[in-house]
Amino acid sequence: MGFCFPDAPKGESMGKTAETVAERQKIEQAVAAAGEAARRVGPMAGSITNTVTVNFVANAQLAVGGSAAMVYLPDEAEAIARAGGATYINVGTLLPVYAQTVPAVTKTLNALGRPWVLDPVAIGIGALRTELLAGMKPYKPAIIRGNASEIIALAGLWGLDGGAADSGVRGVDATDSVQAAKDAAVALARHTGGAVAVSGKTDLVTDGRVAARSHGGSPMMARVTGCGCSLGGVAAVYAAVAEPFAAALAATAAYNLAGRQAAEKAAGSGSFQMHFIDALYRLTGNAIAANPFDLEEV
Ligand SMILES: Nc1ncnc2c1ncn2[C@@H]1O[C@H](COP(=O)(O)OP(=O)(O)OP(=O)(O)O)[C@@H](O)[C@H]1O
Ligand SMILES: Cc1ncsc1CCO
Ligand SMILES: [Mg+2]
Repeated sequence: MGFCFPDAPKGESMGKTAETVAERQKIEQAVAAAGEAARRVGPMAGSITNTVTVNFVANAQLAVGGSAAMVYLPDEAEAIARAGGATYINVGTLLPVYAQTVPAVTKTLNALGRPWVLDPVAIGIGALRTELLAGMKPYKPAIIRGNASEIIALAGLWGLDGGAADSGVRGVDATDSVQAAKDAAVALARHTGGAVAVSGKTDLVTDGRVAARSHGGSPMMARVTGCGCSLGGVAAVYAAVAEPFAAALAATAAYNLAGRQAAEKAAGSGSFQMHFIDALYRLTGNAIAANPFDLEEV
């Protein structure tokens, strides 16, 4: 069931609580609609993504009903940005060509008003990565998805509240807690006007006005590379058919539900990935919307 009412009285000692029945129902309906629309419409969400997890990203996008296309070259990236309902940009393994591809495509997407999803993987580890991520600030991704350390570091790079240049980014893995990234996530969402999804044991999704904490998943997800990358790819599929907050929460809830289901069947991290794709493939919009989340105003 999707209801997780906090113990505190509404709107009082919980701070600014948005736990009204109407607000929650609206969000659940939008999440369910995103899940259903992806299967009905089959939106294409092209990706510029890393070479480690590219296959996982494409298979996850297909499992939720979308269509995938992975590109590297500037003219091809422009073409898929124009043709797709949304685009996914993940800077996990940069190549020299990305110095041309990434600025060109983010500028085009912004000019077209087309949603795009950013995963600022391993932010801070090199000059090109820093230059590309810094340059994205005016082009406002509809969804920023990252682990806690990446979200804190991106807010730091963009000079926003809650950010820090010295967050716990250690390669591609997080060392900060999701809660520690809350202020950075809220500031990033207010800057872009879109949504931010912070992954971890309990995920946080915010549009700068409310924050949803989505429960579920499995510790095994951190033992398979690309659960975060493919979550970003799936968020792009949903962003092609839904508003950023609903799309980000739908992707996050889908991952938490499918992750829990896969962990019940897997013997280890290898078969976990297989069962996880099966579980994603079988999810309905209503099941995604019913995955438990808490809601608060921020
Ligand atoms: N301990 C955990 N318990 C439950 N779910 C988890 C746990 N750790 C990660 N997850 C889930 O795994 C998914 C990926 O999150 P994670 O924070 O590991 O991303 P990431 O570090 O960017 O991964 P990658 O870079 O390998 O793609 C999310 O759906 C998240 O909810
Ligand atoms: C392991 C790894 N290295 C660069 S990208 C990537 C995938 C997880 O982010
Ligand atoms: Mg990652």
